[in-house]
Amino acid sequence: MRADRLCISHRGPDETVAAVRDVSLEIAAGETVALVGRSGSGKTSLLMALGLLATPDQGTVRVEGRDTAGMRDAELSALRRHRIGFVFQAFNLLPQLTAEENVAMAHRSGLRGGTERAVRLLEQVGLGHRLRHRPHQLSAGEQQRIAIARALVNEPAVVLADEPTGNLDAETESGVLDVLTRGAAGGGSAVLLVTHSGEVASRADRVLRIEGGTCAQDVEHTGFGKGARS
Ligand SMILES: Nc1ncnc2c1ncn2[C@@H]1O[C@H](COP(=O)(O)OP(=O)(O)OP(=O)(O)O)[C@@H](O)[C@H]1O
Repeated sequence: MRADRLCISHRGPDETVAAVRDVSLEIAAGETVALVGRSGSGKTSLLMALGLLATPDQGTVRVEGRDTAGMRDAELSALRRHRIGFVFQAFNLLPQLTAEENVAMAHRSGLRGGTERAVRLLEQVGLGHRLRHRPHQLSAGEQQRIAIARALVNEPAVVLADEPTGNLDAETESGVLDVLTRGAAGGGSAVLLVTHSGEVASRADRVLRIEGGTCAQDVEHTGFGKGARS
């Protein structure tokens, strides 16, 4: 995925806030990048534009080399559904569906076609024993892991994750990050994950720091994910 010179502003009650200022970034297939920054620095605004959920004021977003600027709504929504995986803080699971159905449903071939892959992913995130549970019968961390499995179900070009392990204990977090980074590396997804955790950031191939809507790349490359890629 690639973004060039993105500018995003929000009209507030008194003034227009420039939330993202001239941000360009590129995330290679199979690469995991951590996006870090203080509250209000522009992370969500950037994620929304990269996920084609908000139109930037300026700049372009390319997914698998395709410029999304001129696309019609139907094309954008198909791209979002099949080529981009989202893990939001509100997990947006369908309450009447089981864990397995929530993941399988998101598969490009639908509920039936997606079941096998859904089960495999749920097993990978440690939920093989909770396939038939509905969201309200699961803990917050378990729901979060369903959302991660769902995000990976189509081997998307891009995974955008907002604090994807925020509800997990250290050991489960580590396992889930493995699934996310190795799954991405194996499936060729570019992963951008927003995190406040230094531990999580250290598992990424690279760290992007956003401050006042402007991005800078950390000089320090962690190298962790690179090993995981092979
Ligand atoms: N709908 C909106 N209307 C007006 N201003 C907004 C709106 N959404 C965000 N902003 C402003 O844009 C800036 C960036 O917000 P954004 O939500 O992208 O930050 P963030 O880094 O995700 O913050 P947090 O970590 O607290 O979620 C902030 O100054 C915020 O007040």
